Formats: sequence, C-alpha cells, structure tokens
Amino acid sequence: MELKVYKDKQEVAEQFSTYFKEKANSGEFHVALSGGSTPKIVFDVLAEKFSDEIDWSKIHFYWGDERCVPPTDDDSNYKMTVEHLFSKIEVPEANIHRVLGENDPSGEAMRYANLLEINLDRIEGIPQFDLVILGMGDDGHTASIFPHEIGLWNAEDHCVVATHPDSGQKRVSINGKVINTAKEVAFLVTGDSKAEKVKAVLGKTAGSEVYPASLVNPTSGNLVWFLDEDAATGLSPNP
Ligand SMILES: O=C1O[C@H](COP(=O)(O)O)[C@@H](O)[C@H](O)[C@H]1O
Repeated sequence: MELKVYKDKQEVAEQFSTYFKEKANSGEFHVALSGGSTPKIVFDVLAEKFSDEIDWSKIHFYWGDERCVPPTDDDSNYKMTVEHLFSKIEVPEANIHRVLGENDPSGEAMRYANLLEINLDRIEGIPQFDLVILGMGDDGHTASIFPHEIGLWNAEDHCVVATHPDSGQKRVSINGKVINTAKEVAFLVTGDSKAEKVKAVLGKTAGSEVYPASLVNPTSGNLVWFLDEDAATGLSPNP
C-alpha cells in the first residue's frame, strides 16, 4: 500500500492526474470511475491540463458505482463526468460504458456485470480492471457498498444493488471481489470530514472492519491512497 498526502484537494487532483496519465498511456486501459467531490476536480484537471497528453481512444470508461437515476439527473455520476471531462476531450462514444441508472436496478446490475465479464479479462472468473478509482464517504462506504450492507462486499454477483442508508436511493455498484481483483486501486479522499474514518481504516483500529473501505486490499494489485492534509490529520507520520 502506498500513501500519498498532499496539501489540498487541488494538489491531490494534479498529482493523481499525472499518475493517471502514466498508467493510462501504457496501452488499452479499462478504468472504473467514481462519483464524489474529488473526482470532479480530477476531471477538471485532466480536461484542462492533460487533454493532449493522453491517448483517450485507448481508454475504456466504466463506473464503480452509479445512482439509479436518469443520466440527466444532477445525482448521476455519469452526468458529472460528461460535464467535467467527456465534453472537453476527444473520447470515442464506444469507449464510454455507463451504468443505465434509469433502468430497473436489478436488471441493470445483471446487465452491467455481464458487460464487465465480456469486456474485461477475468481472474478466476472475476472481471479485472486496470484501475479502480474509489472515494470514501464520511461513513466509511466505498463505491456504493455501505456499512449497513457490508454483506454485499462478497456477493456472488459482480454487480449489486445497494441502498443509500439515509435517502433510500438505489445504487448499482461493483462488489468487493471486483475491486480487489483490479491491477490497481486508487482512493481519492479529501476534507476533514473524512479524517476520522481515514484514521480508523489506515490505522486498522479495533472495529474498523465495519467500514467497507477497510476491506479494500487488492489480491495481487497495488493500492494507492491519495489524501489531502485535512483527511490525513489523524494519521501518525508512519501509520
Ligand atoms: O456516494 C458516493 O460517495 C462516494 C464518496 O464521495 P465524496 O464526495 O464523499 O468523495 C463516492 O466514492 C461514490 O462514487 C459516490 O457514489
């Protein structure tokens, strides 16, 4: 596991974008995106500073999780990515594999799992992304696996239907097996509201196993945490 701590969100976004460029320019590349506040800034940086330095035609975009809403809804992770990245770069439409949030969640989870099985290499039957980008919610959730549904982590199906604990909104999410099969997993976590869970998860404190983010541990891939100083405040110099 690698831990990278930067001054603020903007620096996290810039450093992550450099890392992304190096990974993505290595050939055909399948990446699972996340929603959330930090990816939004990352997409802005990629579009503004790296659009000519990345061969977008080789990158296939998927989502680790999506809210079950139409693609025009402000809650849609896809919509956010269009606004902050796809509308500003040259990426073939055929390379964008969105979760159809407007469809019936169970049917869509099955369709998306099937799509991943067809498009990606598989390791022991589990689809393998080149990179999975994750955020972590204030409650320790990652992708859309929430603490109250932690059993979904090891679900048989590669994509599951999750329910947001407060709003009841349905989500389609990849499960933990798909996350941990990736060649590379990168967490983007910023802001002081994340500090407590960052400390618990990275410090492996007693009880932290109830947070889905604590279960991210790629079997043979690399795990990199990109934090800003606010999110890292609770960490000792060598967590
Ligand atoms: O609901 C979600 O939240 C997490 C974390 O987002 P953040 O804004 O707190 O960084 C995100 O990773 C996930 O994709 C999204 O659907």
